[in-house]
Amino acid sequence: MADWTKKTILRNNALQQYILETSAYPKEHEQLKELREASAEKYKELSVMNVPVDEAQFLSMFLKIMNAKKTLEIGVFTGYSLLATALALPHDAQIIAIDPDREAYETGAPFIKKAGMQHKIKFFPSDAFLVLNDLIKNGEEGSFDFVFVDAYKSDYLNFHELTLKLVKVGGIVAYDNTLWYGSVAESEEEATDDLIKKFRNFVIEFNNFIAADPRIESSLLSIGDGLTLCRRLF
Ligand SMILES: C[S@@+](CC[C@H](N)C(=O)[O-])C[C@H]1O[C@@H](n2cnc3c(N)ncnc32)[C@H](O)[C@@H]1O
Repeated sequence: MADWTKKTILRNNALQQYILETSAYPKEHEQLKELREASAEKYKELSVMNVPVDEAQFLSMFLKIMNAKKTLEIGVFTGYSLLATALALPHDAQIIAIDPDREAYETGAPFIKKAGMQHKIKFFPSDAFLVLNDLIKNGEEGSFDFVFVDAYKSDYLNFHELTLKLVKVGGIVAYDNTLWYGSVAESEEEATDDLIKKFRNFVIEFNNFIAADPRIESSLLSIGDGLTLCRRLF
């Protein structure tokens, strides 16, 4: 029974499935669906690393509303969020996408090409710290409209210092998985899965830092596994 005293929206998996089936899947771009299916076939349960379809659709609409033209993505995997971004941006947009895992990128690349989006993307098969520092050295500070961070959670705090330099004042840096499977609101003992345990404390530390960072305003959205939007203030 619905309980209005609990101010949380997603009470169970059936509700998530309802969102996907009723709202997200019917409007999923053909090549996004193909990329998602190819990722699942090759990577099995690891394909959960792709952002969920409803989150990608939110990001797509958000990028259009903010008229983003120049973006950066840290952590590409097979490129679901990357293709969703490319489809949302105008023809002359520029996306810098970074991930040392070239094989995963190449799994999704045929669908990016089939969707006619590859001209917008510059892919760096590298550790993002190297590329971000190079971008800063090469005068790209304050030039990005939007940055999407979806790499190892232990690196988020260090990425934050660099992404805040690269995004323009008024621009957005979005961090994925900031609810870390709900473990941020549970005790350490409740986290039994190794992967969840490994990054839980880093995500908690990151969330606390963001909440107190005077350089940004932020909003932690309960979509997907949690998405924190940070708007650079100065
Ligand atoms: C959750 S997946 C990204 C999923 C992708 N955004 C999507 O929605 O399809 C995380 C990726 O981060 C990459 N990664 C980890 N550390 C990184 C780093 N220092 N620089 C760039 N990418 C990194 C991993 O190789 C992995 O492919």
